[in-house]
Amino acid sequence: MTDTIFALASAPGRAGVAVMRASGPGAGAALDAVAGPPRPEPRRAALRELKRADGTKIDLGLVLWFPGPASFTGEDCVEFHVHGGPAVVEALAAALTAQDLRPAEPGEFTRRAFEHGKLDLTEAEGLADLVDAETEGQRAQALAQMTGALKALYEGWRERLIEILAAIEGEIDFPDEEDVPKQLARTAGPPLDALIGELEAHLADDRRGERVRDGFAIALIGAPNAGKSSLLNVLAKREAAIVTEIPGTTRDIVEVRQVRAGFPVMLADTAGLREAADVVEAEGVRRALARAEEADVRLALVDVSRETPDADYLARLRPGDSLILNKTDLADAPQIAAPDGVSVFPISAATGSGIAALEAWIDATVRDRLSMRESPALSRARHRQGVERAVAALGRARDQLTEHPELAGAEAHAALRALEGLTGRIDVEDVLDRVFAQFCIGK
Ligand SMILES: Nc1nc2c(c(=O)[nH]1)N(C=O)[C@@H](CNc1ccc(C(=O)N[C@@H](CCC(=O)O)C(=O)O)cc1)CN2
Ligand SMILES: Nc1nc2c(ncn2[C@@H]2O[C@H](COP(=O)(O)OP(=O)(O)OP(=O)(O)O)[C@@H](O)[C@H]2O)c(=O)[nH]1
Ligand SMILES: [Mg+2]
Repeated sequence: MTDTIFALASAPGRAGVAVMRASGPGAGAALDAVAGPPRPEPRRAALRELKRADGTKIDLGLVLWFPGPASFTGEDCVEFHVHGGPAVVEALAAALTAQDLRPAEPGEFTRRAFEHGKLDLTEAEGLADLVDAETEGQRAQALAQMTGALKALYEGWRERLIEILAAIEGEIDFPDEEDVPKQLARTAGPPLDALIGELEAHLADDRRGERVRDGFAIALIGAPNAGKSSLLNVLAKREAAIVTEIPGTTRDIVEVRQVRAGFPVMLADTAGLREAADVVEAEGVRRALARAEEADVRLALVDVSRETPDADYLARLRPGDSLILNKTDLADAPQIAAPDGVSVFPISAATGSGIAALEAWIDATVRDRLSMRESPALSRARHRQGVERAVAALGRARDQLTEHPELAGAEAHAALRALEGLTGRIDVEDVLDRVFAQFCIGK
């Protein structure tokens, strides 16, 4: 027996209209009880008086009837579109509870859609990401994933791997009189190599999809007093960090989250790098270096009225980073031969000179690194782990292919299981629990 569940699909709180959904075998009877027979035409809105069991009125609302399996969950579903006052929603919830429906757990509607084959696991994750999407880039990536972009990729690999497995097992079970190794090297070798290459290319994507979800990290680093906090405030368009003329003002990392080129960006201001005067500053410097290390891009600031970066300093910048010559209102920017791939920007955080060019570069960097490509990006650590496990097993299968075809077959099976775990084809209960628990209630 499956429970019939209900939940508010719209956001809680006061609203013009609230949408209550129910799904399960008792959904139709609950609709009859609250909105009175006859049921509306499937998938058509009907205006109805909604009533409690004792006949007292709750609201005048729109109701919809989605008989399974042609519904979002695959089960019988109903929707009540009511006036969005908390008392209306509360009264409707009580009326549904009185019909033996129970409140849904987070993600339970989508989990049911998954169990009924309406979505695979990557599509369900895309749906969760779409509900959470706050920027245009996140929305586009989530929509692609929800409509099957990753599923198609992973299912395509799965099918090719099954063919490879058939070739390996066919050779083991029915060896052509001679030369099994030679046969296998010819039939299974090239497709296996091609598959491994594609999985490796999918992994070597600079963590693009994960960054679209979590944010692109930029770290401001440099000597004390270089003007890092001043620049942060200019970029944030607010006084996010304390600025003083005292070197060593910033100690903790000050983070500002913003949207650039349609993607989430995390700007981090850090403590000035120097031999620290006390334990607090030392910890600040340690955190600054750690953040610089893990950031996607470093903006290294120099006060041109006080210092000229030496070769050692420049050598620590990586391609894609930028060197920012600040305080050009006080002194001319020196000519500097920056390392390959490092962009140089003379600016003044005080007057705003050079800031527009710097911002255009930051936006272009974010766009270049995160924009959608033709092939879909893996968007979660779960995908990365699954593909890594598959590619490792395929590599071992390749190594054993001609000498020990049985072992190669076992490894290819392991890779198949890893791919099937990605789409949720083989179900790993704790993975499902984890994925669906991240949904909001009503999804
Ligand atoms: N009112 C309302 N708006 C909504 C939803 C909803 O459930 N209710 N959605 C909920 O997330 C999204 C739309 N997604 C949906 C996906 C599938 C089906 C559905 O009924 N699918 C059936 C029939 C398909 C068809 O007739 O073409 C099926 O897949 O069999 C409905 C909504 C966004 N807007
Ligand atoms: N003239 C001038 N002064 C600036 C400029 N940028 C920053 N300053 C000044 O330089 C001093 C230090 O600026 P901060 O932004 O606090 O420097 P910081 O790099 O964050 O310093 P720490 O937090 O100590 O590492 C302040 O007095 C700022 O007003 C600039 O472009 N021109
Ligand atoms: Mg500072």
